[in-house]
Amino acid sequence: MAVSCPKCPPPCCFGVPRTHRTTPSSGPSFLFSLPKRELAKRVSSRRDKNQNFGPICMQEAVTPVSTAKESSLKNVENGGLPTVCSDESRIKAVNSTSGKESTVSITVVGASGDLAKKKIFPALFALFYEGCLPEHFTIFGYARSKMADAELRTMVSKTLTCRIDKRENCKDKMEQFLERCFYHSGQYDSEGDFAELDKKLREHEAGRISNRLFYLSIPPNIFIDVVKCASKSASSLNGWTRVIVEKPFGRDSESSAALTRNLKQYLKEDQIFRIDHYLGKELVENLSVLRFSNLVFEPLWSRQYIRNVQLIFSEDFGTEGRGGYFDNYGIIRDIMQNHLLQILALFAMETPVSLDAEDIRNEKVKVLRSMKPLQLDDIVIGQYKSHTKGGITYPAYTDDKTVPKGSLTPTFAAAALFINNARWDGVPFLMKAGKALHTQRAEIRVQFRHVPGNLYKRSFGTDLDRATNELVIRVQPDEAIYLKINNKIPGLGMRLDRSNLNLHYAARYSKEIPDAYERLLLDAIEGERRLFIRSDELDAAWALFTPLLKGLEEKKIAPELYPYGSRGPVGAHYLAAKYNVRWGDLSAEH
Ligand SMILES: NC(=O)C1=CN([C@@H]2O[C@H](COP(=O)(O)OP(=O)(O)OC[C@H]3O[C@@H](n4cnc5c(N)ncnc54)[C@H](OP(=O)(O)O)[C@@H]3O)[C@@H](O)[C@H]2O)C=CC1
Ligand SMILES: O=C1O[C@H](COP(=O)(O)O)[C@@H](O)[C@H](O)[C@H]1O
Repeated sequence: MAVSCPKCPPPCCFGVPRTHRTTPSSGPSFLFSLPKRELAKRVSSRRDKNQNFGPICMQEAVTPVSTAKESSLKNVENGGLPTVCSDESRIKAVNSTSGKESTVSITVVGASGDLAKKKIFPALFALFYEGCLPEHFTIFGYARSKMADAELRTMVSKTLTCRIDKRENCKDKMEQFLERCFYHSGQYDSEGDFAELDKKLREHEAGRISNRLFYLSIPPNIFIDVVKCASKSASSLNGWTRVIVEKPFGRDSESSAALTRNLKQYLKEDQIFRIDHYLGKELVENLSVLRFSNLVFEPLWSRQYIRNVQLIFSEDFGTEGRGGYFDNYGIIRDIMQNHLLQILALFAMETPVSLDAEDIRNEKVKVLRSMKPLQLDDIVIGQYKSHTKGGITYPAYTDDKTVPKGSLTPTFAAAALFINNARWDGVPFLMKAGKALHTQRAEIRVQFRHVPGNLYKRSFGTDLDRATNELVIRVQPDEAIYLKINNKIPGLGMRLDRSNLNLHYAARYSKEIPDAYERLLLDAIEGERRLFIRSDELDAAWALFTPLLKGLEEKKIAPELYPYGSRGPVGAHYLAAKYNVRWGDLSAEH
C-alpha cells in the first residue's frame, strides 16, 4: 500500500509528493529457511519501512514483498536451494509495484569507456541471459562521444559472451539484448542534455512506473556534475532513482568527505551505491557463510586460535594503459584501502544481528573503527622496474608515458594492521598488494596457532610452523577453499605429511561463477545494499590510511624497486618477520 510519508516536506522540486510503501515485516525466526534473494528482499523492506526521508528530491520506492510461490527449479549442486535468478517471486517484485507495471532504465554514464565495455555491458547481458532482468528494462549508454544506437550495439557486442556451461540461444539472446540498448550523446555538465535523455527514457518507459539506475563509469572529477544534472533533469518522478558510484571515492579523508558531502546535496545516502567489486566476488560472499554456518570454524575465529591473517593481491601485469589514473592513487589507494580492507572487515567482524545490510555494515564499521591507523613503520612500498626475461623486456612503471619521470608512486605495498578489540588483540593482519609480480592471485590465508604439547612435534623437525593448520580462501583465479592439515603417510612407519582438504570450485560445481559486477548490478536493481559501502564505512577506512599516505608523500619515501615479474621487494619479508610471520603464498607448498 502506498502511503504519504509523514516526515516528508511539502512537494519537492518536481512537484511530486514523496510516498513510500510499507510492507508487513517478517520475523527473524524463519529467515534462514528463505532463499537468499527472498530473504534479502524481506530484510530490506523491513529496513525501508523505518527509513527517514531527508530533504532530497529524488525518491526511493520500496520493492514490495511478494507472496508469489518460489520457483520449483532446483539446483542439485547447491543442495536443492532455488537458483538465484530462477526465483520468480523476486523477478515479479522487480517488475511490479502495487499492481501497476514498472520498468527499470539503466543508464551507463561513460559508456564509451574501458570499464563499461569490459565489465558493465557484459554483466548486464549475463543478467539478461540468466533471466534476472525485469521484463521491462532499457539500457542507455551516455557519453560525450558521438555514436548512433547501432554503433553502441556494435561496440557492446564485441565484449558479450554467453555462459560456457549453457550456450543455448546465445546469438538470439545477444540480439534481443542489443535491441534493448540505446545511446545518447551529451555533456556531463549539461542539464539540457540530461533532459533530452529523460525524454528518451520516458518514451521507452511508456507510462509505466519508472525506476532509474545510473552507473557512473567515469573519472571521479565529473561525478558531481553528472549527479547534479541527472538529479535535476533525469531522475524518476514516480519510482526509485539510484546511482552506482565507482571508486576512487577520494584520495584521503578530506577529499572523500567532500565527495560524500557533494553527493548528498543531490542524493540521499540510500540512493548512493558505492561499489567495491571485490565484495561481489563469489568467495568473498562465501566468507561469512564459511565462518558463521560451520561449527568447525566459528569457535576458532579469534586470537585464541589464529596466529595471523594474510590478505594477498597480486597481478602479473603492470599498469599498462592506466598509468595516468594510477599515478595519482598508487597501490595503497587502488587496492588496499578498499578491496583488501573490505575483505578484512568482513573476515573480522562480530556476528551481525541479521543478514540485513545495515546490521552487516554496522559490524564492519565497528571493526574498522577498532583498528589502529597505519604508521610508516607498518608498511613497505615498492615499484616495479624493467626486467628482461626469455629475450622479452618488460617495462618499468616509469617507462609508461603517462607516468611522470621519477614518480615515487608505489605499485607494491605490504602492511601490518591490528584490530584493538577483545577478539583480535595482537593478531597481525598482513596485507600485500602488487602489480607486475610473478603471478595473478587474490587470497585470504589464515594461519592457526601451534597445537599445544603436540605429540608429533618431533616428526616436524625444528620448523614447527610447517605443522600449523592453514586455511586458504582463494578468491581468484581458480576459486578454492582449502585447509592444510597433518596426516600420517600410509604404511607401517610413522611419517607425517601435509595435505589439503580441498573444496575446488571447478571440480565441485559445473556452473560458471558469475562475475562480481553481475551480482552487484542485480543487487542495486533490487535495492539490496549489503555489498555496497556506506559513508561511515568509507570514513573509517580512510581514517586508517590517510595519516600514512600523507606521511609517505610528505617525506617523499622512495619505493624499493623490484623487477617486473618478480615476487616483489624483500622488504615485505622483513615486515612479516617483524611479527613472526611468513607469507603463506611464498612457501614451497602453498
Ligand atoms: N577500467 C577499470 O578496470 C576500472 C575502472 N574503475 C573506475 O571506473 C571509472 C571508469 O573507468 P574507465 O572506464 O576505465 O574510465 P575511462 O578513462 O575509460 O573513462 C570513461 C569515459 O569517461 C569519459 N572521460 C574520460 N576522461 C574524461 C575527462 N577527463 N573528462 C570528461 N570525460 C572523460 C570518456 O567518454 P567520452 O569522452 O565519450 O565522454 C570515457 O570513455 C573510473 O572512476 C575508474 O576509476 C574502477 C575499477 C576498475
Ligand atoms: O579496482 C581495481 O581492480 C582491478 C583488479 O580487479 P580484478 O577483479 O580483475 O581482480 C585492478 O587491476 C585495478 O588496478 C583496480 O583499480
